[in-house]
Amino acid sequence: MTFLDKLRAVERQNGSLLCVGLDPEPTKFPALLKGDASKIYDFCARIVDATADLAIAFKPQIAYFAAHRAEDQLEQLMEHMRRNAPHVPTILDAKRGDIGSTAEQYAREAFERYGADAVTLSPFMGFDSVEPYLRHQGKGAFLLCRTSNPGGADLQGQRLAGIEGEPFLYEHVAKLAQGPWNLNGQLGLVVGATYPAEIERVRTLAPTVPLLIPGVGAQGGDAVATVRAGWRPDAPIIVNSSRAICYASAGEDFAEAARREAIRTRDALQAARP
Ligand SMILES: O=c1ccn([C@@H]2O[C@H](COP(=O)(O)O)[C@@H](O)[C@H]2O)c(=O)[nH]1
Repeated sequence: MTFLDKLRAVERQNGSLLCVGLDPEPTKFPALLKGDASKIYDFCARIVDATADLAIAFKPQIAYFAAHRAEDQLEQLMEHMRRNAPHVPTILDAKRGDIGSTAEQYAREAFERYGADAVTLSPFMGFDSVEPYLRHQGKGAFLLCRTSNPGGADLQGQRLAGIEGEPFLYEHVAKLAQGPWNLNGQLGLVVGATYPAEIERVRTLAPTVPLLIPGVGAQGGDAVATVRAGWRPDAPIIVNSSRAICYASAGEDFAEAARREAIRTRDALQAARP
């Protein structure tokens, strides 16, 4: 089953647009696990088990594992998700981008070592830095387009002189992902929930690709505006919340609290669908 097939099936099965982000930070763990980087897998697996019927995807952010030398726990977690939530696709948030030969290795890391269904990429180095990921049939690749951080505008909001219509850089990325770069329909785009007007613009330029939309929850993006701007019946949106779910409670009830917050966010997203 391809990433896209899996995404469409889970959207129906779980009735959800919510991506549960896994950003494990041991200093924020509840007392029994607090500060213990060897408990990253345990913490994340509890969140996964508590939300597997509520999520359209899981998105582990690789930096939170690598910073603690916990790549082995990320492998374990990916295996856990495949075994216990096989219907929920996994998006490895790695934001890779490098020359082709190195990109081949990064693609193997994401899809073979970790077994992710999709990965996030920076398109800054051009098509030859993206193409090695597209050789992995059925896997997804989300290109950073208009990111959720204020500094995203520094480059993504620059106009490209000499290109017809002088589009903003993020608009050009959207057109490339909808058109010439999307060789086998594997590409998607990352657009921040903090910029709903830009989500709408990206959706106009890229009407059929999946959008990964981080920024609701801790970053304050508006769930209703996000869904209204990005949702189309035939083009998936995947709206991510990480810290607001993972750290909904600082106590031993963190998994139950994560579930409650995931239900609240899922329902807000569902209610906003036209
Ligand atoms: O534009 C982007 C791209 C990726 N992210 C990632 O999403 C989560 C957001 O976490 P929250 O706790 O929900 O704010 C995090 O892993 C980022 O690396 C993003 O925020 N914006």
